[in-house]
Amino acid sequence: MSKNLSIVNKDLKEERDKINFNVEEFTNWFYGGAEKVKEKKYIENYFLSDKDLNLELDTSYLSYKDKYEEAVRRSIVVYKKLYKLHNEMGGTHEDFVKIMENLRFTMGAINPEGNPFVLHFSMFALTIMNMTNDEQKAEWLPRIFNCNILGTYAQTELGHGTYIQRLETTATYDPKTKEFTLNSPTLTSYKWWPGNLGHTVDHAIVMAQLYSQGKCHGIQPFIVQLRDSETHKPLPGIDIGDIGNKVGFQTVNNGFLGFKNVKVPYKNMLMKNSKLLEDGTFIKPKNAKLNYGTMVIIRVHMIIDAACRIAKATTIALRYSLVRRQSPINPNEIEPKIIEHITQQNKIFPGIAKAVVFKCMADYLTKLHLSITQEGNTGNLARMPELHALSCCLKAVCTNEDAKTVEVCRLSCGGHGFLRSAGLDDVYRNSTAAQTYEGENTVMLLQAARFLIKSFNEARNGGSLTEGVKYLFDFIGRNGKREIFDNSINGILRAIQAAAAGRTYIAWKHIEDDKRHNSIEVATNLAGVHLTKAAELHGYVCLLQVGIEEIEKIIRNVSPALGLVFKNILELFAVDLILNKIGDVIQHVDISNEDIEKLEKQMETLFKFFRTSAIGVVDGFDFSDPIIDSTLGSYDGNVYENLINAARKSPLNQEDVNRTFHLYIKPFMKSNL
Ligand SMILES: CCCCCCCCCCCCCCCCCCCCCC(=O)SCCNC(=O)CCNC(=O)[C@H](O)C(C)(C)COP(=O)(O)OP(=O)(O)OC[C@H]1O[C@@H](n2cnc3c(N)ncnc32)[C@H](O)[C@@H]1OP(=O)(O)O
Ligand SMILES: Cc1cc2nc3c(=O)[nH]c(=O)nc-3n(C[C@H](O)[C@H](O)[C@H](O)COP(=O)(O)OP(=O)(O)OC[C@H]3O[C@@H](n4cnc5c(N)ncnc54)[C@H](O)[C@@H]3O)c2cc1C
Repeated sequence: MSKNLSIVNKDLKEERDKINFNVEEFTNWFYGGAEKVKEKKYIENYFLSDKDLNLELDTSYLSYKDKYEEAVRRSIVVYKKLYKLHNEMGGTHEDFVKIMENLRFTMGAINPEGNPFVLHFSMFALTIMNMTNDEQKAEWLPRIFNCNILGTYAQTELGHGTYIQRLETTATYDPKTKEFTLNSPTLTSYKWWPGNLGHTVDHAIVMAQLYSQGKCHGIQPFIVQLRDSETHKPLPGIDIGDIGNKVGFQTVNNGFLGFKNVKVPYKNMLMKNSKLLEDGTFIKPKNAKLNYGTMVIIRVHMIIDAACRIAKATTIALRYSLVRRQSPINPNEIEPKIIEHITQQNKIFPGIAKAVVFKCMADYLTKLHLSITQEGNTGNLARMPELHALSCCLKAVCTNEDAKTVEVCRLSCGGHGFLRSAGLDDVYRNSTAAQTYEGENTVMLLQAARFLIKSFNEARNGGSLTEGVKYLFDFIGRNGKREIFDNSINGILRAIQAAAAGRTYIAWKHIEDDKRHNSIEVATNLAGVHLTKAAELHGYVCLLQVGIEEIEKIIRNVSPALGLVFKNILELFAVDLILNKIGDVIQHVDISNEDIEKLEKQMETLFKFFRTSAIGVVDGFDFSDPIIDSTLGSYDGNVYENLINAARKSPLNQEDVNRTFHLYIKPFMKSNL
C-alpha cells in the first residue's frame, strides 16, 4: 500500500496497535494471493505515479465539457502506458486481462466520474470475442486490441431498454447487394444510453431486428462504423450525439444514435450463434438467448464491483469513525471516538461483512460462469438458464445492498460525509447507476423468480433440482409445518431458506389462484411483488450458503487468528441478515421472541469482538490513498487537516472577494430595497 508518509493520527495508530491478526494475510486472500497483491501494487503505482495524469487537478470543479475532455486526455495517457506495460510483461492475452482487472480501481481514481473508453475495453471487445465466427475474429480482434477502432455496445433505445425483444432499429438484408440497411423508423427507436457513444468511439455493436426474405428474425448484433476514421465526422445517415447531464457517469459520454439507410456489409453481422446465409436464409441458434451473452458476463463482473465499492465506502466510514470524537457516552468521560456509539458500529460493521461475503460470491460466480461457458463451447447449453437466473438475482441483490450500504456510510460520516472531498458521492453514483444498467434490478429479480417458480413446480412434481434451489424440497417435505429455528450459522441459513421457499410458495399460489380467471401472464404480473421478494430472499440464501462454504475453506487455510476474524465476519453477515429479514422469517419459521432477543444480543457480542479487528480488515482491503481519494478515509486519519486543505482549493477561495459582490451584492445592500 502506498501509505501517506505524514504522521498517523494517534487515535488511529492506537487502533492499529491493537489488531491481533496479520493484515497482509487478509490482503493476500482478498486479491487472490501474495503474487497478485504485488502485481496490483505494481500496476497501481505504475499508472498513478505518472505526472502527465495531472491528478492534482480536482476535476469535480470543471464544466461538463472540460470534464469530458480531461477524462479523454487522462485515459489516453493510461492506455498508452497500458500497452507499454503489456509488452514489458510478455504480451499475452492473460497479461492484458490482468492489467485491465487491476486498472479497474486505478481508473476510478483517475477518472472519478467514469471512463470514456470503458465500453470499448469491456462490452465491445467481449461481444466480438464471444459472438463472432473465426473469420470475424481474425478481422476485428487485432483492430480492437490495437485500438485502431474504438467501439461501444448499442442496445438500449429511447423507447426500450428492458424489453429488448421489442427494439425497433431494423437491419434489412438484401441478397443482391449482400448488404444490410440500418434504419431507425421512429423517434423511440433511437439508441439512447450506450456509454462512450456520444463523441468518443467510431464503431458500435448495434442490436437490431434482422429482416430477411420478408421476415423478422429477432434482434441480432451487427458491427457498424459510425464515424469517419480520419475526420471522426458522423458517416452519412448517422445522427449521433451525447445525451447530456446525468446523476453520475458524467464523463462516460453516454450517447444517442439514429440510422437513416445506413449500409452495412454482410460480413458485419456477428455470426457465432445465429447465421444468415448469403442468399438470405436465416439459421436459428441453438438457444436464442445466446445473443444476450455479453450482458451475462458483465452481470457476473458486477458482483466484485459491488464488493469493492462497499469495501471502499466502509474504509472511509470506519477510519473516520476512529478519529472523530463526539458526544460523551458517560457524561464524566471525554468524548469518545464515534465508533464507540453502538449505533455507529451497526451502521458500518455489517457493511464490512458484506464486502467480504460478496467477494466470496464473486469468486464462486466467476468459476461457475467459466465452467458453464466451457460446457457451452462444447454445445451443452443445459445450465445456461441457471447461470442467467443466478447472475440476474445476484446482480440485483448485490447492487441494491451496495447502494444502501454506501449511503449508510455517507450518513455515518455526518455533515462531512456530504462533502465531495469525503469521496462517497462518486461511489454512491456508481452504485446507484449499477442498480439500473445491465438490467434494471426489479426486472432482474423477476427473471430470477421465473427460475424459482419453475423449480418449485419441478420440486412439487418430484423432479430434479439444481444444487442452489434444493432447499425447495425441504419446504415441500415439511408439508406446511414451519422450520424449527436453531441459533447456529446453519440454523440461520435454514431459516432464510425457509423464508425464501415460503415466499416462493406464496407467489406460486398467488399465480395458481389468479390463473383461474386470468392468463398466466396476468396472474404472474399480479404476483410480482411476491416474486421479487422471493427472488431477493433467494439471493440472500445464495450469498449465505456460498459465504459459509467459502469461509469454511478459508478458515482451514489461514492462520488461526485470521480464521477467527473470518468466523466473526460470517456470523456478522448472517445475524444482520436474519434480523433484517425477520418479518419474512417469522412467517415461515418457528422462531420465538426469545430467539430474536438472543440474536440481537449475539449481534452486540459480535460487534464487541469485531471492534478490534475492523480497522485491520479495512486496511486489508488495501486501497491506497490516491484510490480512496477521501479527506475522511486517508490512511493517516488526518481528517481535519485534509478537510481544510481541500476547502482551500475551492475555486472560490482563490480570491478574497468574488466579483459578484461588486456586481450584485453591494448594489443590492446599498439600495435600501
Ligand atoms: C481489448 C480487449 C479487452 C478484453 C478485456 C476483458 C476484461 C473484462 C473486464 C470487464 C469489466 C467490466 C466493466 C463493466 C463496465 C460496465 C459499464 C456500464 C455498461 C452498461 C451496459 C448496459 O446497460 S448494456 C444494456 C443492458 N440491457 C439489459 O440488461 C436489458 C435487460 N433485459 C434483458 O436482459 C432481457 O430483456 C430479459 C429481461 C432477460 C428478458 O428477455 P426476453 O424478453 O428475451 O425473455 P423472456 O422474458 O421472454 O423469457 C425469459 C426466458 O429467457 C431465458 N433467458 C433470458 N435471458 C437469458 C440468458 N441470458 N441466458 C439464458 N437464458 C435466458 C430465461 O431463462 C427465461 O426462460 P424460461 O422461459 O424458460 O423461463
Ligand atoms: C449509467 C447507465 C449506463 C448505461 N449504459 C448502457 C450501454 O452502454 N449500452 C446500452 O445499450 N444501454 C445502456 N444503459 C441502459 C440500461 O441498460 C437500461 O436503462 C436498463 O436496462 C433499464 O431499461 P429502461 O431504461 O428501459 O427501464 P424501464 O424498463 O423503462 O424501467 C422503468 C420502470 O419500469 C419497470 N419495468 C419495466 N419492465 C418491467 C417488467 N417487465 N416488470 C416489472 N417492471 C418493469 C422497471 O422496474 C422500472 O421501475 C445504461 C443505463 C445507465 C443508467
